[in-house]
Amino acid sequence: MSDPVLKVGDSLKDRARATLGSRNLILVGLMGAGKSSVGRIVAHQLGIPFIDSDVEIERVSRMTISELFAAYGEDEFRALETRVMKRLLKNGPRVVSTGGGAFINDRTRKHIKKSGLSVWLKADLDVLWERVSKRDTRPLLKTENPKQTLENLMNARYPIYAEADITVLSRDVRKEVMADEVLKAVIEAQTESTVP
Ligand SMILES: Nc1ncnc2c1ncn2[C@@H]1O[C@H](COP(=O)(O)OP(=O)(O)OP(=O)(O)O)[C@@H](O)[C@H]1O
Ligand SMILES: O=C(O)C1=C[C@@H](O)[C@@H](O)[C@H](O)C1
Ligand SMILES: [Mg+2]
Repeated sequence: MSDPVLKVGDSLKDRARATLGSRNLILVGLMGAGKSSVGRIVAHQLGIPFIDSDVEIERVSRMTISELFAAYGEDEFRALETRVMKRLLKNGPRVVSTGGGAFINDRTRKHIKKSGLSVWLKADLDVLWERVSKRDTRPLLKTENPKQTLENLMNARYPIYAEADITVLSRDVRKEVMADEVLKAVIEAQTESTVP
């Protein structure tokens, strides 16, 4: 068989790694979908660097995301996010877990699409709510009815997340199971695109 990605006997991670080549794998989706926790495991499995854009933004600004929103507002945050993402995506392969709004921004989305394979971790409202309601570090959810806000964000954003190359259903299974599903989906996406 000529395609190294499809060699029988290679492990899941070897095949996914071969599929990725020098491209980045970028995880997108709403707050609580598991981008940071699943992305870290996927990167470990693939043996490539992991970067979380929220963490990188906090590192370069020496402020928390909440402080950035409070001091400069969402528009400035998005501009900084675009600059940071553009830099992070320059060198591949990497697994990059994004902040929930990164893929929604037109400029950031263009950089993501150009630099690799995007994976939408899609979750339903109850799964997301169960996870995000445990912490109050997300400025967009500091509203009177945060669950309703989350639902509004789902309605507005899901058509845009759907532009990702791959969609994986995020649900209440172990993070390692989710990571394996991401690897499988990467291989399947490649297989689909090579089948005439
Ligand atoms: N498969 C899972 N099963 C159980 N808990 C999970 C799972 N995936 C993530 N979590 C938990 O849900 C919370 C949110 O996950 P995580 O921070 O990875 O989401 P995120 O998509 O990066 O969110 P944000 O956009 O806010 O950064 C964390 O407490 C994490 O431990
Ligand atoms: O969904 C969003 O717009 C956000 C998600 C978080 O990851 C942070 O990037 C920030 O709180 C904004
Ligand atoms: Mg995260």
